[in-house]
Amino acid sequence: MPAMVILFVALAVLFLFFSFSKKLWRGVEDWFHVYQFLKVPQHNHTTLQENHLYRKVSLYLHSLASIEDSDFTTLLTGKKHNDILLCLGPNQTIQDRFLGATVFWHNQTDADDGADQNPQFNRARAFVLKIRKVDKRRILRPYLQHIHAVADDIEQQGNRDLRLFMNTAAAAQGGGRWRSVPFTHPCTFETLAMESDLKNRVKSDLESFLRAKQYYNRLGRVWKRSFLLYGPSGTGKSSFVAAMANFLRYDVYDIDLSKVPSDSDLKLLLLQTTPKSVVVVEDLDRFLAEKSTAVSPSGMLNFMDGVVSSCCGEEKVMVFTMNSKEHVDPNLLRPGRIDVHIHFPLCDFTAFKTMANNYLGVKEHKLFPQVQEIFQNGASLSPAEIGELMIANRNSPSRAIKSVITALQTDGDGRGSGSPIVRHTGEDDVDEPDAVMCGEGLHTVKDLRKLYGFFRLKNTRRSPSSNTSSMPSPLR
Ligand SMILES: Nc1ncnc2c1ncn2[C@@H]1O[C@H](COP(=O)(O)OP(=O)(O)OP(=O)(O)O)[C@@H](O)[C@H]1O
Ligand SMILES: [Mg+2]
Repeated sequence: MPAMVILFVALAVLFLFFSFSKKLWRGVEDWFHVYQFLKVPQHNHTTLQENHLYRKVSLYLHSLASIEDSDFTTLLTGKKHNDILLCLGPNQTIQDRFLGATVFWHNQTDADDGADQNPQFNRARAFVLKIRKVDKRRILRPYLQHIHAVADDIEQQGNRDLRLFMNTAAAAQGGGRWRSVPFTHPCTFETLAMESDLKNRVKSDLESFLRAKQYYNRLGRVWKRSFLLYGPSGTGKSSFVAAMANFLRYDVYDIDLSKVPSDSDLKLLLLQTTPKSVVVVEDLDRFLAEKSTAVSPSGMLNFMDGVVSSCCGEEKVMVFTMNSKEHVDPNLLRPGRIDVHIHFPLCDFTAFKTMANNYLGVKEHKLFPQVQEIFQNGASLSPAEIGELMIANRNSPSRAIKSVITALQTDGDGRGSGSPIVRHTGEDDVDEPDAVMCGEGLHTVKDLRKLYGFFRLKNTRRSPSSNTSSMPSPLR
């Protein structure tokens, strides 16, 4: 027994000795300045733009097996249920080997290097490469090319996890302008109930845009494509944005205009987006009508033209959503500023059938002719409303379809034909949002009234005119 203890202590001493001498040796090397340090900041401090090399280095480092050996590694859940992602912790160092040389990358965060006078960058992030001077001349150039190639590969394989960025009001206090979370929205063009011809046209529009870099350059135009998605609430505009991002494998930058303090801040937000991203501004008509943003109309025009981000020469998709474009300055929507207008209508019979197939697994049903007739008489509901009823009654397709029929007869009368919505004034219908949350129990007409009282309240609050316009063709 004592022999075991002695052995254990001896091993521990040996281990401590080795790790100490390794650190001591590194310290001696540092003392003699045999290393050189190269910094890759997240932002270019002069132009304030995102430094694309930072993103590539980040992708590359997170693909290295040696990330497991870092002293402090962050574990995050991945895209799939049992995926675990390893992330280099803040202010941690990772080792890499290339052409026989060993290099070190330090993940510098919350650094205040004193050189930055701009408070926004006092908390700047950077990767710092530590490389022996003797190795630098030999390997630096091919090593950086290798990093580029690996990062491009990861991006092209679509293995990269997408992220959803949201602007923060904290930039003024020294924080970053964007905060991000993993983007896991499951919506695809396939799951959306829309005309399949329209979906195909949008897909091929996006694909041909992606191939057109030289063409845009030759014309001297910013390589961007802008979409306007407009239509009543609950018709799938936000879901469509998610489907676009999933189709393109692009990150999403969602701009909340109420948190943008000035025109120049809006410019900086755009500058600090990465290429291959979808930049989204939701409910633009509401912000313009209520004047609930500090951004001026000319600031908005400049932003939409993407002038400030033109120098990066990389593709960008911009999407604006609105309930109605009726009261919006036509100048804002002129060709070139908005390239594609897509109308999102209330449900028709074809969309209803797609939803019945997706939500209930029903392609044909004896109640379909009755549903078709009601739609033909001008009744309609939004896909969101119909979707909720189908989810609530998903165990019984017949009950689900009957619920839709009842809702169309009692609540959807004339909505498809353009009559304005009449708001419920019943006492039990508006103040009970819980009724919406408890969707599983929605089988009775009374439940439905509560549900639609809530929906109508939301609709009328947000867009009094959303159902009154006769809409032009969907994609122009
Ligand atoms: N065309 C559709 N096909 C399938 N599901 C849909 C469709 N439209 C809406 N939904 C469902 O309805 C819900 C609300 O949709 P979404 O948020 O995309 O609507 P929206 O048009 O952005 O509404 P708002 O104007 O209120 O923001 C989502 O859960 C979505 O799955
Ligand atoms: Mg939306």
